[in-house]
Amino acid sequence: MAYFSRPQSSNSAVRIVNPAEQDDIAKPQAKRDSPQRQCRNILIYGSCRFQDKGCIYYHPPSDNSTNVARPESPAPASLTAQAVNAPVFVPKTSLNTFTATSPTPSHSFSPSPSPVPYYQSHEEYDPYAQQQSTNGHGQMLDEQDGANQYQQADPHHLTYLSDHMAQAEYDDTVNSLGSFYSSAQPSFVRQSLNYHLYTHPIPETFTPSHFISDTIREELTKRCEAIHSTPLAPYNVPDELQGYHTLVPLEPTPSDRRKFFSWFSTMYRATNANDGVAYALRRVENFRLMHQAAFGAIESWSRIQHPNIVRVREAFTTRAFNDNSLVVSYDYHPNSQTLFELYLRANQQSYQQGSRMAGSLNTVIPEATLWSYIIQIANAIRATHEAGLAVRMVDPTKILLTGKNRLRISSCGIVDVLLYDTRQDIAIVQQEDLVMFGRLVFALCCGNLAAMNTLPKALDTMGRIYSADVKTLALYLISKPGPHKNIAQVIDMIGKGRLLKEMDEVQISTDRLESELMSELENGRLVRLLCKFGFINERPEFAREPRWSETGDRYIIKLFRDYVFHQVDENGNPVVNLSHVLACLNKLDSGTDERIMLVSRDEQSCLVVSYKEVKSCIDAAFSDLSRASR
Ligand SMILES: Nc1ncnc2c1ncn2[C@@H]1O[C@H](COP(=O)(O)OP(=O)(O)OP(=O)(O)O)[C@@H](O)[C@H]1O
Repeated sequence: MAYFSRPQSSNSAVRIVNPAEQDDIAKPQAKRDSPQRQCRNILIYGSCRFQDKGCIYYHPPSDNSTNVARPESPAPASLTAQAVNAPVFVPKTSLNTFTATSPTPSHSFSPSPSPVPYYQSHEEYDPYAQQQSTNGHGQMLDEQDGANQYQQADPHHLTYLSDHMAQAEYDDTVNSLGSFYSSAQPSFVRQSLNYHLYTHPIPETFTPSHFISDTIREELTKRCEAIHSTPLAPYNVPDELQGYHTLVPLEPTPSDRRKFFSWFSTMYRATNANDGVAYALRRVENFRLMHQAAFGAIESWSRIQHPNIVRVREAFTTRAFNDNSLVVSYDYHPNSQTLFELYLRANQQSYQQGSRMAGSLNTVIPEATLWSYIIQIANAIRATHEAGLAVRMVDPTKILLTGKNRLRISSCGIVDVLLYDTRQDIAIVQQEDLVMFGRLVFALCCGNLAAMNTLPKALDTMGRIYSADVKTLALYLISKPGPHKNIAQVIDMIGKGRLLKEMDEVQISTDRLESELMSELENGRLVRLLCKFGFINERPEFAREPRWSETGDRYIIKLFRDYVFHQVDENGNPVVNLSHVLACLNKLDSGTDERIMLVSRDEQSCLVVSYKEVKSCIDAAFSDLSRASR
């Protein structure tokens, strides 16, 4: 109950007064707990369940006209300035719909143009809350009447209604037995749900936070940084390149550069001016394109969309680097690493330096991970071969790890352009793909790029670490080409069991990401709402305008802000409760009919308003500001 509590010493203010007139009305402090003071429950709810149970406040004689205010007209959609300034609060809707003392639900219903709000969870002010728990009896509308009402009023409420019906099965205050057997338990309070309202915030006692998990957040943040970061060191690149700008090299230029076939090549990250998205550009230096038709392969590649292939976008030649360069544009996968960088580079370096540690430095890839890699690469090759193309670079330096255990073959299509003049039969180059795939499996198993050069040793190492199936597959891949050797055969050898296991893993990971996404679902809406609050609240330039001042309807917004963010507990300590804030903002965004009591800062006056009313105040205030800003 921390949400609704104010310091006990000052809980007596029940009348709604114009704060400007407060001085005239305010009673001396000493009189606050006087029995002559009218009970707040009578004023707010029309009755007090504690009247005969020792409530010390004054209860006017029981009279139907005072206890139950019948509506002349439905509740207004928004509060006017007069409503704020009203001297005494008189509920405008029938209190029968939510009064705790009503023993039988009302069966009569006359259609009204706007739905009568249904307050299943409105808690009565209880001066004895410490001793007795609230039992929300008799607050419910007749189920059938309620259904008619919502159907006529707004189809949108059907969702709400089904929710409400579902609750009725469990809530003994709703069914007929409930009126016979009064429960000593506090009633189960469930807020009305509609699709705008989304989920209830998780109570504080539960460990998961309201937001995405730290590991995923960090990973995504790093990727975001990788997209936008620029190295401090100056580098020599053109400002603009065929619609791409902000070029950043993806790797330092080492002194011993390896050649990409007969050419040097460099990878850049660049931003496309048309869509603002970052792409990876591979530039092949000093390459002169002899036949425009060579770009035909790039067109075919750009049509392949596969989860294990880095998407090819376009290719062009340029003189912007002061040479004849070929540039191919690919999707950019921030923070990705090649298999070579991950598993082979350290070993390679130690071999080159003749270190005695050579061969023991590599990270051993667990067999399950190795099979996952094999399946992903096989799948990429299958898609390529089915499209009538060949990968032509199944190489650890060109296979990227773009996420956890997630492989993508990069640099596709470029070899087709570079070697256009020496065109080969597609069946032959597809067979070469399989041999390169076999070499890759040996390299990954032995942690050595040149493992195949000493085959018996490689087979021995492989046999010690991995199952016989890995060896059989690797040997098949490097075997002589033949009419029956193809990628479909490779997939058969991998086996149904492993493929299904991979599928399980993928689906588990999708489930995990979806649940992470759920926790972020509402943030966008709530940030927009908080921005509106930021625009509206504390605007000194409007201090003198009546609508914005403490007597205007915009006053409600201020009080609501206090209600959401500035709650204090019984001892006057601040309540910092994110669940409360999220629940309030969700209800505000969806404009529920649920009512809340807003208390002025000096605690001398209070207002009972629905979220719907607060929402319309905020919308009106924000539209005023928006109009003025034009
Ligand atoms: N599509 C891409 N998205 C993001 N990063 C990429 C992409 N393609 C390559 N990279 C990164 O660019 C860097 C350089 O790639 P590159 O293919 O040149 O590797 P390399 O090992 O230097 O090979 P080579 O010796 O042939 O140049 C690698 O770190 C790689 O992770």
